[in-house]
Amino acid sequence: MSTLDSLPILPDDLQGAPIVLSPSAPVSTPSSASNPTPSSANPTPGFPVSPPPPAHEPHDSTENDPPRDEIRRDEMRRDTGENRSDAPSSKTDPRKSTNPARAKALWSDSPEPRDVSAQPVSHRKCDEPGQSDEPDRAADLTGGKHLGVQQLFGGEHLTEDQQGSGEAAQTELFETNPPPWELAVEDDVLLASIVFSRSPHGPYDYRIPDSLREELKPGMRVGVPLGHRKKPTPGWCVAVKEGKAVHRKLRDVAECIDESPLCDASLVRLVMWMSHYYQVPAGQVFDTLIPSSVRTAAGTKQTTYFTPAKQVTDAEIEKLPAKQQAVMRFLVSSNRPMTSAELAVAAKCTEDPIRRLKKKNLIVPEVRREMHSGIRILAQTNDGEAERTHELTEQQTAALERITAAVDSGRGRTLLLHGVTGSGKTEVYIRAIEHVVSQAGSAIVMVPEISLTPQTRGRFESRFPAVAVLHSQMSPSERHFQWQRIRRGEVQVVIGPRSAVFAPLPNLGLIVLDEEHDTSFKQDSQPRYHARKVAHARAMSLGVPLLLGSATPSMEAWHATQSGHAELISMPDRVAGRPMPDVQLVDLRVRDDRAGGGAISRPLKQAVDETLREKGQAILLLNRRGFATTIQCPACGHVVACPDCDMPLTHHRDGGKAMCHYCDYTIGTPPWCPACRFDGIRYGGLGTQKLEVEAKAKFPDAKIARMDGDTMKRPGSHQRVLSEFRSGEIDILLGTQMIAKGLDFPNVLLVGVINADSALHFPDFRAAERTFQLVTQVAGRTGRGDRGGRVIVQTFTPEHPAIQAASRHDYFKFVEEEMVNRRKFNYPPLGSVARIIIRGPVEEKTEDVADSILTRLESARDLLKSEVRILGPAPPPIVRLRGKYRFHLLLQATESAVVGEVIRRALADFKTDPKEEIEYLIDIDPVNLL
Ligand SMILES: Nc1ncnc2c1ncn2[C@@H]1O[C@H](COP(=O)(O)OP(=O)(O)OP(=O)(O)O)[C@@H](O)[C@H]1O
Ligand SMILES: [Zn+2]
Repeated sequence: MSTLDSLPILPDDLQGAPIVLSPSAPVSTPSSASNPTPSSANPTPGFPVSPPPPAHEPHDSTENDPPRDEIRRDEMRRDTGENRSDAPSSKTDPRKSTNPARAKALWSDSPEPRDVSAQPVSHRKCDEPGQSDEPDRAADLTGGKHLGVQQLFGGEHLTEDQQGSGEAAQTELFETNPPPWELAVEDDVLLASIVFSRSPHGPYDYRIPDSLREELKPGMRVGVPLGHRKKPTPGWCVAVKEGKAVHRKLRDVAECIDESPLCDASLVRLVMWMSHYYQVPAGQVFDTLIPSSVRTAAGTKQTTYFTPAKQVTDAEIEKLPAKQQAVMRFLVSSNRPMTSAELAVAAKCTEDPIRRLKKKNLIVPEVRREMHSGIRILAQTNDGEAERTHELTEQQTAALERITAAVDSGRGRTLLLHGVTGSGKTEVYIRAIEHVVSQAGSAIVMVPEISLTPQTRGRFESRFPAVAVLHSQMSPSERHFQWQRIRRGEVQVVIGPRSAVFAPLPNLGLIVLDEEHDTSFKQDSQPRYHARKVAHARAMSLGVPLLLGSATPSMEAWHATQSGHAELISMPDRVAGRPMPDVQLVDLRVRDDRAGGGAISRPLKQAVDETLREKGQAILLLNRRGFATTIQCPACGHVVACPDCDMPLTHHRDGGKAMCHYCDYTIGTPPWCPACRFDGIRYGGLGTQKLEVEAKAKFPDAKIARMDGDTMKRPGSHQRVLSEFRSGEIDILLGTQMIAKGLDFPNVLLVGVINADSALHFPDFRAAERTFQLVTQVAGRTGRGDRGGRVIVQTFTPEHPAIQAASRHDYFKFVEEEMVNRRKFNYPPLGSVARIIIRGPVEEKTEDVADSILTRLESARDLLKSEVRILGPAPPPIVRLRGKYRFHLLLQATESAVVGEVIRRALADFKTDPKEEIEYLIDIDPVNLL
């Protein structure tokens, strides 16, 4: 494999480095072929290859440039003009295999070098602490030869020996021998490299006609001819470059779809990095980055405005019929473009005279796209909490100083704010952002969608005049409207879930990821990106700090602080000298405590009673929605399961439904056993609905509300329940993990965890971490006022280290022990994992495909001489999902670059038979292993 991949992961290789898809690459033409050729097509042997010119893409790096002495231009590849090809034909040079000393993974989560070999990139180091500087590494940075990368990055240069060695893996995409009539010699053409969200994905090169020279920029959508399609196909321009010595006839870009780029240069770079790292076509990444509401210009309409034609004279106007004259005079005197309706009103006429003037070319129409005036922005109210500025505690002050120093340093670096629950992290974020804003900068704050509560919004909205809150319940026009505001630079702070990482803020000065351990930051559909990783890439590329915050940092973030790739800032104490709440473990194996078979143990019942007597409030956590989690026949043992997923159905009391929580398959709950007709079918397992019934029976005088995926479907339901809880109308709030995060209610005197083991026995190496986080987080919801608070944790395994550590609020003990486990198996953050899921309708065929993927992975690994452990293929815990059989493979190595490379190498040209409907998905750094 390429030595490039043995570099320490280089988040900075994005930093300030314009990606220039090499401008003078041999260019392919999608012209007549139905399979167009990629920009990076294997050049026809013998064609001269010129070294790439310097980066020329306009780039706004000046504002964010680190101090001069921190910039170290890694002249790698650029001036040596050496090979940065990843032509499929390339062979691996074993001498270039991984150098483990160098290859020390940063934290598994930090962005790694895009296939730098594939791109002429000017490198700037970001001087993250601990990052080794290896100035003369450039010397041995010869060819990264990555199959598949050419699909992502255009126009690479091949060295002569590569040009000769033609294994041409993707033959059908390459026109190695263009027909002679396609040969044309053109010099000095301007080319656009275009990618597509649908197959074929490109990139392909197109000529930019003179008429579009000024207009067309990277980050814009264009329409281009593709294959034999009649209409222009929309694609994204990823680079504009000068083509010299072009040897093929190119087709022209037909049109620009956007008036101005939807992505600036740095976002285009981010797209290319994501495309490479997550192994997803760049066109699809663009579609993720730019919401569909923006692409379709939701909430806008086209309006035609008229202006007088330049050459009209008074004499001409005088000769016109009276009505037309009136219109003309009005338009001339108004001195601004007007719509036909406005003109008709002003000139007191119908629209007919206006049409006539247009026909005579005396007035000129201009079509503009405008927002509808009446876009409904959800009321920006909070839940009744009055937010005030606090005088910072010592720990907050110290934390803030370090963050503002990082902002002022103008360097890309990662900070982890580890502050216990209730230590006042939000106040620190706000102050840090105030600092950024005072320098005309802006910030992104990402929070798990669920903690995008009115409270969080309120805190930011009361402190900044221009906040954009992004959430999943926005209408398309609202989303589009906010996006435009953000892009115009009218917004200081963007708050939102993971997709907020793409917010097109012009002067981004800080990215905050609150509750950085939260799994919702990983997208579980293509592209399967993690917001932490993408935020890191974006921050490093812009030279701005990334601030991670959590009371229970992920193992990845923690490891980064230990290995010197992130700076640790600690706030070990709660504000106002409040103590951490006492945690009492209730051993559910002790029969006496279980009291009558319900979910609420005797000690918990007592504690709730006391709390209610003291007029305090309680939170009860049960991490399963529904009523009963299994429906089983006691006579024959039959379990009612989803026909498409082979998972047991959950019984929901409302409506008497049995539902699959994996695919939403729903039937009426059968009154008798579908297998043996026995009519005493039993509901087993416990869900939040059942808990609610039990709680209502046990605490008849209390007002109880349930918060889970089922009750929170309607927009605004969150806000309603939370404001009722704040005002004291609700005494007991019970629900799933939704209630475990971020809430800050001083009157919560008790938190009860119904079953702390629920996540513990998942077949997932992160099970203990999840359990620790969940218990610690929910425990942190109490003791946030002057009246203190306590926690009762029910568990069948009170001795489990994760539960023990959580009960003592002992994060350090937990990480220490957990890190030992991870190290034993080389699991993240000590190693890197990728997962490949293969799914299809026929089990054997799916398994066959999985086996052939394994074979390819193994030979890629052997070829690259890399140390990657490959596990599987095996059926994952969910064997069948939505009617598809599933198999998965896990790849493990110390460095993520190596894992990525093996997959890229193995699967670049892998195609499954479309008739068999078998798909495979690549999940880099998977979070979900089900
Ligand atoms: N310096 C301060 N003095 C007094 N109160 C403060 C101070 N800073 C923050 N607070 C208050 O402390 C409470 C907890 O703060 P915040 O919600 O930011 O904690 P947190 O660290 O984010 O906790 P969690 O991780 O549990 O969400 C809030 O009510 C906040 O208004
Ligand atoms: Zn199902």
